[in-house]
Amino acid sequence: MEQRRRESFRESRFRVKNSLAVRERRLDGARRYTDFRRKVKHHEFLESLDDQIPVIDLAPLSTNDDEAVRKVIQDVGSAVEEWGFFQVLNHGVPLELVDRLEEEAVAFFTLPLEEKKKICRTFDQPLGYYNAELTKNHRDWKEVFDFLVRGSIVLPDESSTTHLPITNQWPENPPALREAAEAYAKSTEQLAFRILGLLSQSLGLPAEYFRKYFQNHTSRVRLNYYPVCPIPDLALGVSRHKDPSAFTILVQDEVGGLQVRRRDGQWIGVKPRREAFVINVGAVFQMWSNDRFKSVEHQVVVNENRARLSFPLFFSPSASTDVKPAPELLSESNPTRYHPMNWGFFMRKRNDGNFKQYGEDIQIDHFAVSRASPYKPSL
Ligand SMILES: O=C(O)CCC(=O)C(=O)O
Ligand SMILES: [Fe+2]
Repeated sequence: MEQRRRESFRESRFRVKNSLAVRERRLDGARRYTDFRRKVKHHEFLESLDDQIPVIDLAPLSTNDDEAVRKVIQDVGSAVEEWGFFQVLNHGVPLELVDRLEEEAVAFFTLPLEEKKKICRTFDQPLGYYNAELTKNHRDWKEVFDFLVRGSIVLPDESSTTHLPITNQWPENPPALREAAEAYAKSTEQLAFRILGLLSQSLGLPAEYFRKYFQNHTSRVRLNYYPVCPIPDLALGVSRHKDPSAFTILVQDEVGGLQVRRRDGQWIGVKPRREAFVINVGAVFQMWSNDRFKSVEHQVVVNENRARLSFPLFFSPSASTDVKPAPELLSESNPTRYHPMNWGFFMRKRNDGNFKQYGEDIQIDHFAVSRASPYKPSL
């Protein structure tokens, strides 16, 4: 009962605030959105919803049932090999933390634009608010707020001669956003370490194998807000992309919009489940696993009726990590497919690329052994 009351409160607050923001957004959006290629409609998203994407119950991990734990590890491995994506239940992150952060996120994103822009990200300060992100050179129909799980990190350049220290910036309004966001990050960080163990074990490696790379991890939480879109068949919330993290853990509200590219090229909708987290493997695990785990393309569909929220945590190693396939997984018949890639440098290039036109973003493909001409960085 209490739960239902909270939900309807959240819903109505969301709707009222939304309708106020919609007029401003429509005008602003129509003026600045110039990418007029056909996109996916929300009803097409709903039709693409599919229960094939595995949903894995993590409850057995809190028992002594070795058989059931082995089954979880096996299911995780098969899900990643087949889809690159899966959802988890009984993940240990209290739903109240998600509810609280959603309330604060709605309160923040429905503030006037000038207010939000007070903590707008810049070249030197790439954390905070942003509303003009490009994914693969296409403008996304979204607003974001980014913060680091560990508060601040330093990004090196390719030869570690210049260092860019970056730190979280928090808005004055709403005053409780910071506390809600940090509590959420702390709890999802614990889940991330458990998932890290499961992914390692599903590759046949010890649970602790990759842990040393996360001592000073550079993970970032993103609050994604997808405003109501007056022309949803002309826009995407996020254009098709692969995540550059080790893996991403994401919670979403009940609106839905995330689509995953199946092996046969079809876009499949991920069913929103309030009580679940969506996990997907990113570029770093693809390299560590020597392509056994692939980072899979995904995109976000928007709609004209309801704004949507999602909160991904991009779980990423320490800046000093040289990412390369785990030697234990290599053999004569499975030689390494990648040259080592320094993670801090990769992040720095991605960050710089967000502000300057370098053309193509840095990708792990640039480090592929099979590449005819090796990657030449140009900072
Ligand atoms: O909103 C979503 O469901 C996915 C967002 C996403 O893919 C991203 O932020 O990288
Ligand atoms: Fe993504």
